[in-house]
Amino acid sequence: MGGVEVSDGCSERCGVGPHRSGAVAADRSWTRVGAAQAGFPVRPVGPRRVGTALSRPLARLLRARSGAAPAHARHRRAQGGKGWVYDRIRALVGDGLVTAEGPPHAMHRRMIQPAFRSTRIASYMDVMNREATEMARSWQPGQAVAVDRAVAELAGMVVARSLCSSAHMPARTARRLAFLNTSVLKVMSARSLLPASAWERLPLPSTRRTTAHVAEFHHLVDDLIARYRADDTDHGDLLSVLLAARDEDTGSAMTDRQIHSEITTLFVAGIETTSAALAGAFYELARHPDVEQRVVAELREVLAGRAPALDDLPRLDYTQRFLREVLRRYGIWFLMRRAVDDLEWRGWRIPAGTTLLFSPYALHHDTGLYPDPTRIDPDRWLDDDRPREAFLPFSTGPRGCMGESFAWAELTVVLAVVLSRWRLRPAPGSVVRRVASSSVRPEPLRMIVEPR
Ligand code: HEM
Repeated sequence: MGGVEVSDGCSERCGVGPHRSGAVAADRSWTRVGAAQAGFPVRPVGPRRVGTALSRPLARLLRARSGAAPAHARHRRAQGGKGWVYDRIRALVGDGLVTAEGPPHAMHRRMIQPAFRSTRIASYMDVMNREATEMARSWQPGQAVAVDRAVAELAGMVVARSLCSSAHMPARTARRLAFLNTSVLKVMSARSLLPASAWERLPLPSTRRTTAHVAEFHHLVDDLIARYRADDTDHGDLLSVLLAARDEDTGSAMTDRQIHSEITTLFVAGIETTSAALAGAFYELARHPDVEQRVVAELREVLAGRAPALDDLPRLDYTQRFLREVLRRYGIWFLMRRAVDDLEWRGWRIPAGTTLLFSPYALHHDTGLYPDPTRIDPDRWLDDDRPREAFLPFSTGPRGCMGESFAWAELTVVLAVVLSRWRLRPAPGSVVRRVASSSVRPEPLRMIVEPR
């Protein structure tokens, strides 16, 4: 698996630990790559760490908007460019929401927004419930389940079925799309950390396999778009919204190529992030029986055995606070931005074109904001008076996560469905590591499932 191991202490293998300033966990090559590529005044705090000391102020920059510039420039300035990691992801997804910049990004964001309104989320929750129930029903008492893989498949199926709920995508195609995306992403996540691409052109078996998987994925997506175009029916799913979307200024629709990029983007954005959080949730519940007891009790009391609906979420207060802790501990490792203009900022001179690294993970482990940050403590969110930018698992501002409500719903539904049937315990003898590629997650995660 691509990615680097992170740990909570500051052992020999550790890239990151509790600290005040925020640091990017790094293996040796990434330390060099990160510092050199960033062209940024990093403060080395150890042989295997890159200290940024900037996560909190950068969080403010993510929100910042310039008032004086024309709308065009204002948008570009507000979001900045995104940096070389995104340039490399673009090879897979094209100019979808995650990678597009400037006015095309703003226009697509407006066009896609209706797909994430609460009425739509409510119908995706049916998909989430169905898929989670199928996964939970497939387990046998005492079985050792590779939970990290199971939740990745589940997250893939949820995205596939939310995109396309109709018979145009048979179950085997949905499973195949989810599989191909996960397989390609594993390689892409590892490669996106490396600036050089020459070795990717070597005829290695892994490179050939990835190329074949990418081609098959794109072919299946093209086929799906063609079927929907021919049928011209609103199936109430995400793909129907994409096809019907019109730009409010020009009235123009998205081309097939743009829709293709957005579908690929939703797979890329919605699977690894959510599955990392789900794996983190099951792992932490097994490690904290007291927390598990309270989550299970609340789910029972509020839901009385039924699947959660959208308006149940605010009533599941302890569960949501537990999930906040999970997103704090297992979120996105780093984001990147490229300065569009020269910036003078807190004594730092940042020339246009500079790539900035921002680590939500480091921010979420800042001891000034989160005392004892490695502890899972849902009650730390009671009477929370931290600034808004202290918690950014979904980033913020004009490039904040489009699927945030979708993700909250999915995490809650899957937890409710699985915990109503099963108690998960780490398999004896298994060693679980905290691994970071684009998100931090526990891996490998083999767990024994016991009937509850
Ligand atoms: C726990 C789950 C998730 C987390 C932690 C998460 C986090 C994030 C973050 C940090 C970003 C900003 C990335 C950047 O600036 O480069 C982002 C963007 C995005 N996310 Fe999520 N995400 C999650 C789930 C989802 C899901 C389920 C979907 C869709 C089904 C989704 C769709 C998107 C899209 C389309 C963007 C790009 C938004 C834009 O640039 O306008 N995400 N996400």
